[in-house]
Amino acid sequence: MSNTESYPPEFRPLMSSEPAEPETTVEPDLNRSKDSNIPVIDMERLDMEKLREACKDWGIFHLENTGIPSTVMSQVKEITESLLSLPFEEKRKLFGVNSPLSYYWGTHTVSPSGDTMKRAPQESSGHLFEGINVPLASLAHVDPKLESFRVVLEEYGRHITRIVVTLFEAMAENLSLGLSNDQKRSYLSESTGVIRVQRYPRCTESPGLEAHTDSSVISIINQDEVGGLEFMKDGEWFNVTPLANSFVIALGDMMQVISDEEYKSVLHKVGRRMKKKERYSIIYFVYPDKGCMFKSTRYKPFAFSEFEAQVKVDVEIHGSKIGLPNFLNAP
Ligand SMILES: O=C(O)CCC(=O)C(=O)O
Ligand SMILES: [Fe+2]
Repeated sequence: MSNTESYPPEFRPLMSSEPAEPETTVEPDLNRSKDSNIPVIDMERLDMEKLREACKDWGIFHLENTGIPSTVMSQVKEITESLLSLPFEEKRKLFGVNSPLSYYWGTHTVSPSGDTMKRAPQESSGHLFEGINVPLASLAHVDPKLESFRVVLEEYGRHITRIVVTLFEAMAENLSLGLSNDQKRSYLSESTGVIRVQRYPRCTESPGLEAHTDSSVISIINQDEVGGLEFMKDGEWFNVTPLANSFVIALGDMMQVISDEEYKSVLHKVGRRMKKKERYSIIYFVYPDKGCMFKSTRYKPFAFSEFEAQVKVDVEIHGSKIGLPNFLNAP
C-alpha cells in the first residue's frame, strides 16, 4: 500500500522499522491522549446554543449534514491519495518553483501565507508528514497535467465556501457582531483561502504535526478514519475520534480576535495514530483579506498582512510561531 519511494528520503529510515500491518489497531498505552467527545453540530438543524457552547468551551467540534455530495468527498480523497503517492522526485518537479502550488515535507510551522517552513525531521523526534499547499486563487493556473485535481478541488472549494458562510454567519449572530456584508467578505476572503492536502506515513510512533494554533478565522479539517488529531483543553491533550461523514471545525487566531476573546483558537497537533495506516487529511483554511484590519480590547490594531509577516519572522528567528501574544497591548 504505502510505496516507500513516494516519501521524502529522510522519512525512509524511520518508516522501515514499522511492520506492514495496515489494519492493526495499536494497543492503548499510558502516553496516549485521552478520548473525548467533542460537540457534534448538525448543519441542517443548526442549534445556535449548542454552537455557542462548542465555540466558547471547546474551540473545536464536528460538523455533520453539510450537504456535500459523497461523490465529491470520495473524488477529493482519491485524487489526493493518487497525487501524494507519486514518486517523491516527480512531486518535487510537478509542484516545484514554477508551480503556484507547493509540495512540502518535514516539520512545518503553519504560516498564513501558505509558505511552509521546513526542517528536516530529527532521528528521534521528527514530525513526519508531507503535503501540497493549494492557494485557491492560483488553482486556475495549475499545470495542465493537474486538470482533474483542479476541477475536483474547485468543486470542493465551492461547497466548503457555502458551509463557511453559513457557519460564520451563525457565529457572528451568536456574538452579536452586527457585521456588514463587506466586513464578512473581508473576514472570509476567497482570495486568500488555502486548501492543504497532507499525508502522514504509517509510523504510529512518530508524531505527525507539532502543536500549534491556526492563523485562520476557521479551519475545516477532513481527517480520515486513521485518527491522530489531538487538541488541548484545560491543559490536557485529547483525541479527536474520527466521525464518518463529518468535518472537524477548528477556530483560529483571527476568530479569537474577531470575538474579542469570547472564543479561543484551539491548540492542536497530529500525534500518534490509532492505526498502522497512512493518514490523509484535507484542510481548508479560511483567511481574511490581507488588508483586513483587526481591532479588539486585548490586542493592538493590526492588519492581517502584518500578522502574517510577524509569523514568518518568528519562525525564522525562533523556529516556531508566537502569534497573537506578539500583538498584546502594552500592560
Ligand atoms: O492533518 C490534520 O488533521 C491537521 C493539520 C493541521 O492542523 C494543519 O495543517 O494546520
Ligand atoms: Fe492546524
